[in-house]
Amino acid sequence: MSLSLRDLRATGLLRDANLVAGDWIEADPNTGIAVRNPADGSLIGYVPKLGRAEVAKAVKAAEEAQKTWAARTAKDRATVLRTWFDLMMAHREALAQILTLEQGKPLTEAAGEITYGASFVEWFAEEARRVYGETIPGHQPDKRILVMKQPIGVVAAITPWNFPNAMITRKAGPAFAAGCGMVLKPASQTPYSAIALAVLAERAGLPKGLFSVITGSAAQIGAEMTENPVVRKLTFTGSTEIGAMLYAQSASTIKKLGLELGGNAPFIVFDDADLDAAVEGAVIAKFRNNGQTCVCANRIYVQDGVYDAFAEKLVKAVSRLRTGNGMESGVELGPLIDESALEKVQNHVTDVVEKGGRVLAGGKPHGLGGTFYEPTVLADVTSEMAVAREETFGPVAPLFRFTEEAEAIQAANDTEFGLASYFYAQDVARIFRVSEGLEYGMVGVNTGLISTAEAPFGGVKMSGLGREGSRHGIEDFLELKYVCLGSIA
Ligand SMILES: NC(=O)C1=CN([C@@H]2O[C@H](COP(=O)(O)OP(=O)(O)OC[C@H]3O[C@@H](n4cnc5c(N)ncnc54)[C@H](OP(=O)(O)O)[C@@H]3O)[C@@H](O)[C@H]2O)C=CC1
Ligand SMILES: O=C(O)CCCC(=O)O
Repeated sequence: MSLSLRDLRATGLLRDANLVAGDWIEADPNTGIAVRNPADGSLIGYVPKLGRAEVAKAVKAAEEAQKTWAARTAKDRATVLRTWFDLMMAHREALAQILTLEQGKPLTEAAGEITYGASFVEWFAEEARRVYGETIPGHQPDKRILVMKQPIGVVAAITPWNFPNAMITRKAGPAFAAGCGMVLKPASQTPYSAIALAVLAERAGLPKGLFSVITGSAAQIGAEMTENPVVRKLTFTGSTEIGAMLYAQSASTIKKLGLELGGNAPFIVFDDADLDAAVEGAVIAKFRNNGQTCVCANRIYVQDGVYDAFAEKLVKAVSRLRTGNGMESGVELGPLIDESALEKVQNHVTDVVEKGGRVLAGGKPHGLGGTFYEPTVLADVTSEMAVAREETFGPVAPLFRFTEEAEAIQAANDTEFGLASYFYAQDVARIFRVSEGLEYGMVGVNTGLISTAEAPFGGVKMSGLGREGSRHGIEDFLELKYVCLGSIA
């Protein structure tokens, strides 16, 4: 049953406030940031518009709180994180509703994101106790070498609107597990999910000041986060453009960077693929979150012999997808996040049509109006078209044709990005050849869904630095310290 805004506020999870250095700062509607539901433009509320001073205060508080947090046993930290996870799961429905209201994705998909987001907290609560050091044989008879792993310190995080919950927990989970403090700036379009996480973190017993959530001017907050020397790591998910800018801004303080940036994922269907499975995978990889995911298939390459059959099956599957307000049951695709996202999708489709491509399904704004767009399949798409180079971030599946395996690999790699890639094939030798040939951080073979807390998520080239999730995901929040013990004879 869906709750009204009033009911959601009564749970304490929907709060028009920021948690800064352990204190809540309420929004002033006259100066705050208005947050609207992308499905109908209605006002959800206002969040504070804070800036450098509050970030500096939060960093100082995190620095203090982090010292005692890091001194606690790993098991103790894990217990607090486990409680945070339990609370997220207990409030899954309300969290999902808040997420759908501000982001637009269908409620079932939002509930899936809450489970996915919580799984990072659960996973890293478990990993906290497995941060092992090393002993290394000494280089002289009386020497012993120890390697300790210690928390990096205060971490700043900047997160996007497309996964307002999971992109936070994928960073905060390992940070807190490692013994770090965190100051978070969520996307201005989806701050309420982040604020709800702060409410639950406080209830779970995360120490005062360890976690701050600050909304406001992105430029001001970003400037303090990158220039403040106490912040030792910046972790960002978002566009390559802003990621590159933050990378440059962080140079003066030599921070460690974690960057999850844009993608341009190829999805290749070879002629030995199980076509029904490939269609199912393509629908998931392309239309998850209405195409607004950095791992969404952006270019679908189909081998000549199966091109028409695949296109026909895909059109059938896509035509069955229901678009609408994510709060309504049965809806599978929500609105696009805003007008500029709609404009980008429209421009990509127009560009394909002007350059000789065909619309097999959709191809225009949805009759619902607003930022809704019809799920679209395009044929005869070529490398000269904008969709070949740029991330569409919308419900558009462009089909490219190829004949040889090597040609598909070459085309797939012909991009500055290198995040996710997918292909469908049965031949085992081909599966190895293509997996090895794709210049990507992640490869899905005969699956359109690769994201999980157990696996290292991340990209190469302009798609970013570092890995999130898996046992590797905690390493970037740790520093190695080498201790040389002398006179051990
Ligand atoms: N890799 C991914 O997961 C994502 C990729 N993208 C790609 O980027 C495109 C644009 O999306 P968009 O939302 O504009 O992505 P942005 O990179 O602009 O936003 C991501 C985060 O960065 C913040 N930010 C923006 N400018 C600055 C700044 N100067 N200093 C510090 N932080 C800043 C945003 O804050 P604020 O919200 O306040 O502006 C938000 O929290 C999409 O169409 C898509 O192609 C987008 C989102 C996620
Ligand atoms: O960066 C993104 O777009 C979110 C990735 C979602 C996922 O983990 O699959």
